[in-house]
Amino acid sequence: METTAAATTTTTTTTVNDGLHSVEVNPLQLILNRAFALIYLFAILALFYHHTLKLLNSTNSFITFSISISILISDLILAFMWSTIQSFRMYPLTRKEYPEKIKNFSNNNFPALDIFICTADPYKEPPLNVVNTALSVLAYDYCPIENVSVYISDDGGSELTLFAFMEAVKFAVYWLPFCRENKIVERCPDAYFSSNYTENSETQKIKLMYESMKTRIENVIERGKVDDDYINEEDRQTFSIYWTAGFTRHNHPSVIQVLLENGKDKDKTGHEMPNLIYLSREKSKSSPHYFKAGALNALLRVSGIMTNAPIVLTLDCDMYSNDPSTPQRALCYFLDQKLWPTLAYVQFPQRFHGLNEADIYASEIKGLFHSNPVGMDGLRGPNYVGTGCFFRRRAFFGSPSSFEQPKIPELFPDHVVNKPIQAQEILQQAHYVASCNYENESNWGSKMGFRYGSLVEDYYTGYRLQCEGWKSVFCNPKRPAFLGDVPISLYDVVSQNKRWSVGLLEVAFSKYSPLTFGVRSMGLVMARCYAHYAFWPIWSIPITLYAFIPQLTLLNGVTIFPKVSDPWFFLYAFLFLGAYGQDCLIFISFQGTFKRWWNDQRIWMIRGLSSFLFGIIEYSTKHLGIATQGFNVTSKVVDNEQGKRYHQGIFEFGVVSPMFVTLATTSIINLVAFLTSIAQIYKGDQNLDGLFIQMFIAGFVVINCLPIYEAMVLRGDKGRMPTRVTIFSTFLAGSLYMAFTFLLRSV
Ligand SMILES: O=c1ccn([C@@H]2O[C@H](COP(=O)(O)OP(=O)(O)O[C@H]3O[C@H](CO)[C@@H](O)[C@H](O)[C@H]3O)[C@@H](O)[C@H]2O)c(=O)[nH]1
Ligand SMILES: [Mn+2]
Repeated sequence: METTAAATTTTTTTTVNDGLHSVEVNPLQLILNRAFALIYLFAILALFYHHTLKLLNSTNSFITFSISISILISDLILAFMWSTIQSFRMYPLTRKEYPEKIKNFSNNNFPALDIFICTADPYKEPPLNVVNTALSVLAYDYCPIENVSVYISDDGGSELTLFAFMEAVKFAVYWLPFCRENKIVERCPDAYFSSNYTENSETQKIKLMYESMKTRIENVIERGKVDDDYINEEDRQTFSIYWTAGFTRHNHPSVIQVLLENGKDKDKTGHEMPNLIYLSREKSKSSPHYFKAGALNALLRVSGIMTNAPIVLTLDCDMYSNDPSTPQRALCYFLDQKLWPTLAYVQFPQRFHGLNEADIYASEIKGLFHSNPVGMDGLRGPNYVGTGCFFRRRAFFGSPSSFEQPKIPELFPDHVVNKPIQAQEILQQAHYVASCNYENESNWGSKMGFRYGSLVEDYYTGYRLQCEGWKSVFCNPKRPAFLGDVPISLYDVVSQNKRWSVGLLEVAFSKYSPLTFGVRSMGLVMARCYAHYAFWPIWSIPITLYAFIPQLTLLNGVTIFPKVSDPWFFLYAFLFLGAYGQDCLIFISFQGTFKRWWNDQRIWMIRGLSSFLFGIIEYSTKHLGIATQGFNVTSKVVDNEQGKRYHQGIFEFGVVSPMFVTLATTSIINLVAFLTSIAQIYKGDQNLDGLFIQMFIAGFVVINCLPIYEAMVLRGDKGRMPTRVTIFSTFLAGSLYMAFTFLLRSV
């Protein structure tokens, strides 16, 4: 939230630890944030005073009383969410690191690094992309490169993915020296070949190799199996050992395949290569597998047996490295002796490639990935966002001061592995710790490793670590360290957010709720940052009520807010403009544009009416034991036509979903209410004075819903709103109106 003018005049900078990193605080910004929070707080208090007056003085009928109470509840929730957001604004700070100094500092001998890449479904997460991610980190600039080990976790248990990696290894032998010798910055092959690189005979040659790898992988995916003509005898045997008759993705023994072993495998120029290991942990119908958290714990253990590096990087399969010097940046913090004892992780922001110009789905999620972490960094540090995060292995074994012992000594975080990774005992033990049995009745997921119990294992794990006393650092270099995919259809976006909502509520209403356990463990301010996310989904309550009540009353000519001529009107105006204005300013100060901010606030409204709302419903049914929700992996496949529409900035509906019904119904009610009230005022049946606020809200929603009207009536492409949704929503809107009018009139 740094305004450049203020930054140059009032920024205070402190450099720490031999100049490896520095922090910057802007005192003026702190004062302004706090002053504004105070003023806004008084305005909120005044609002509730007004609510109380109104409730006391009203000549109550049941329905008008219900309306007042609904608005009061909405405002209470909005006020609660506002108060939690303030925690992010109390002590923001920005950091800078100086990775170029690290070489001297560590004698060019960096600590070992284990990199985890998770994938779960070869059809939603194309193996070619997973391979690209892996190649981008295999090619890290790390000294010595032998200290790097890359582990692929395949929850899909797919031979297609393993095949893709066998191909990747053959290409890596050329790709790694190519990047090193030409000092390539773009080390994800796909990104490199789509950039405007210099064409010469060498790049042409390497591109041909890439293309041939790509074709082979894609052909195999298309056929759905690895045919004999694609592999040699040795690889065929590997496949037939594991993929036997009873093998399914939900039921199979662990698969561990060492694809590259340093000390043994060399690249084309004779240089050492990093380790590369494929892992598909054991799955059994009788044991829960805890989705990604389970996968990461299996990775922690298998890597513990094989290499046991003190630093661990977790990556989603779509998050490729965009800068080969990224580990050095993380080391700027890990090598700081002052930070080391309590530093659990260094989080890089999630950033994305291929966004359309206006970022119609607000996929950047600026609050979550950029501005809020800066706020948390001034406290105990940012939350963990699942990918692009370097951990200290020790953080997974109890608090900084109390060590949680794993069952076998080989898994102790300080255990030194002194056997080659393909040694018989090592492989045997690796299979053992990747099995379902190993986890049963252990502390993994409760006191150790990534934590189970929430569909947002990232948020929950970071939270629990910070409750234990661990700290974290937010590292946000100018050149994005990692770039990931974004969902390009609205259905994927809202479904992803719905999964998050369920996961967040699982934390909000658990015994570890930030409001109780969190406040006790990490203090009020920090706990409120976490509470803000935990309670994200309850935003749907005020959003939904404000999307219907002012409009339904407006249609009946009933005034529920102060008239324009009433002094209380200014309070409403201030609250609205203050909240939206500050949000917009912060968004823009984090390299945002007004257009993107507009879409950001629109998506907030859309989420409120779909993901958050249905997230609450799903959470409740799950909690009551009526239904179970799993981790529905977000698709990373791009359909050509969809991709085209996305780049033109056109919303993609296309599927029949209840989440679109609420959206469509909202858009219809608001449009009708807005137009009807204009007509009535024009005819002189109503006056603007009393209905202005309600008309303003309806009008505001209508502008936000423009893409929805377009999708309902104007478009003919596949991404339009399905006719069934439109018809059903029209019917629903009509019924709502009639029911509401009946209630209002019957008193
Ligand atoms: O059973 C599973 C399910 C998922 N994954 C992996 O988890 C990652 C994230 O899944 P994705 O479908 O991309 O979820 P998103 O909602 O896009 O991911 C965000 O939210 C997740 C929590 O819901 C975090 O784990 C992610 O890091 C964060 O980027 C992917 O690499 C998957 O392969 C598994 O390994 N096993
Ligand atoms: Mn993802």
